[in-house]
Amino acid sequence: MEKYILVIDQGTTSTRAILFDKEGNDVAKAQEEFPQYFPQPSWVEHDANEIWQSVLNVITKVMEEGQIKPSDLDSIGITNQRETTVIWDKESGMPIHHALVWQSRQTNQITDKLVKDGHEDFIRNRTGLKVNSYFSATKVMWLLDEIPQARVRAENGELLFGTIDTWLIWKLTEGKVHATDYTNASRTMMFNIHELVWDDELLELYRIPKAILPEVKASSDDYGQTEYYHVFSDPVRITGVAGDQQAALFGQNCFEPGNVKNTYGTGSFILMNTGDKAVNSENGLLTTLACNDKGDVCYALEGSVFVTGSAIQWLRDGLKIIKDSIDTQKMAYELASNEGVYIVPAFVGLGAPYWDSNVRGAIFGVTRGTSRQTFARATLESIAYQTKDVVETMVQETGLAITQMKVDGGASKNEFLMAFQADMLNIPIFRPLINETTAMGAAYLAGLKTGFWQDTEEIRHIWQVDGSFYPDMPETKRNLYYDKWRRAVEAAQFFHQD
Ligand SMILES: Nc1ncnc2c1ncn2[C@@H]1O[C@H](COP(=O)(O)OP(=O)(O)O)[C@@H](O)[C@H]1O
Ligand SMILES: O=P(O)(O)OC[C@H](O)CO
Repeated sequence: MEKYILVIDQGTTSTRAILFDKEGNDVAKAQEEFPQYFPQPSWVEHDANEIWQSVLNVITKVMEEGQIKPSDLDSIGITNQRETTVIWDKESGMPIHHALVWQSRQTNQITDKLVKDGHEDFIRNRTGLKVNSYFSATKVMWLLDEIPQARVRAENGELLFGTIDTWLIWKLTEGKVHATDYTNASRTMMFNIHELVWDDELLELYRIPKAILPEVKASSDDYGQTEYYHVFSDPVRITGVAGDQQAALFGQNCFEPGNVKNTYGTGSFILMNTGDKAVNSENGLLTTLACNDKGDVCYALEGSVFVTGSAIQWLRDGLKIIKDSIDTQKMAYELASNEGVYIVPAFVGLGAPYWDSNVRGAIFGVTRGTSRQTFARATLESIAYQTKDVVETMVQETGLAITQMKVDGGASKNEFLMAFQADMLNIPIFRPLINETTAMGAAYLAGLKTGFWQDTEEIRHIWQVDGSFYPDMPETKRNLYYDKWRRAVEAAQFFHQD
């Protein structure tokens, strides 16, 4: 009887469940959005129970749609929005507060203090990360400080911490397994990425009790089995777990050092596999853990760009100059150029390679002739320029030539953006037929552990190209555009300097 892998892809704005067969076809899918909470400007929170409910809903829907019983499932793979932090009571299973989302900035003061007290290099050397409120550590500190009794309860061993993968594993196993994988652990700013352990000295610095932390395992490993009988009448093994960007890297077959992918979602996350080598970035890239061709741990360099697809949402929901994100494609093609207009979409500051939390968005070069089309084009271009900022930095820091890039995520469907991106980077860009590369990666990780797939050779052929984009822009023009972009970023930063 044919078997399937069920993937739970728990993202920032929606939860998806996808069933994959052995040929890598996504035979059934279900998706559900869940509420976002903004208790104060720049704070973003989720209700972990609402996330869990959305997971149950999409699993139920996808099993119905695919007419699949739990006994038809080979295994489960989980991939998730990273860094988002949940703390819950071990006994009751109730979160002590909303989950603090990766985008949330309520811990800026804590990170500022860590920097001011001179801990930046120490933290970076151990974790590969910039000290930033993006990562989990200061979110845990905030929860332990702000929620009454939380610190005492944590010290008494009554509370558990997890990123969303850990929360879901714990719920699916009815509290039997408290675990995470290397890729998610590497985003907490508590994990020593060289020794592959929770770092005692960092925990002491942050005053975080070790007892609340999950066990850390390989991404392709045994995470127990479902005990949640309401949905899984027969138990199903959980054997693949990875943060969504590392899962996408794996799903794009970026198994070798030097392979690069970019996922164009709410933000953009450009990752380069660097194999056994932890490349230490001097220019704002993150050193992070990823998966090698066996599903074991390896290193990657990452450039995290906070606002890309969400700038398109701003055109739609904020400015209301488009109805649908796809409209931007036609509008951009209606112009021969960007007409000298540059938009720096630093709505929540800038991530890699700038890491400037103070800068805010800026628009340059507006004239009486500036139109909706110009805004659409300049916004799409800003996505490509931000990607170039990261890719150039990767080349500089690794000395490796990047000869091509694989792409996925919502905005990778935009033909103008992809063509312009190829022009800006001056390398070819390839988009796969199955756009669900994040879920694909988690499926591969799960299936490699159970023997559903023997090895990565067997899954390599599943990746097929849908769109190829080759550069076609004279160098002088490319340099001119990009120089102007860099100037726009500098000017925006200058405007917001204290
Ligand atoms: N055709 C398109 N052109 C430009 N942007 C798009 C297009 N389709 C989707 N997007 C953008 O991509 C994002 C959604 O992509 P998705 O991969 O689902 O993101 P996430 O996983 O971060 O929620 C949205 O921010 C949306 O504005
Ligand atoms: O949920 P996504 O796809 O926007 O991804 C979020 C990232 O994992 C944050 O680091």
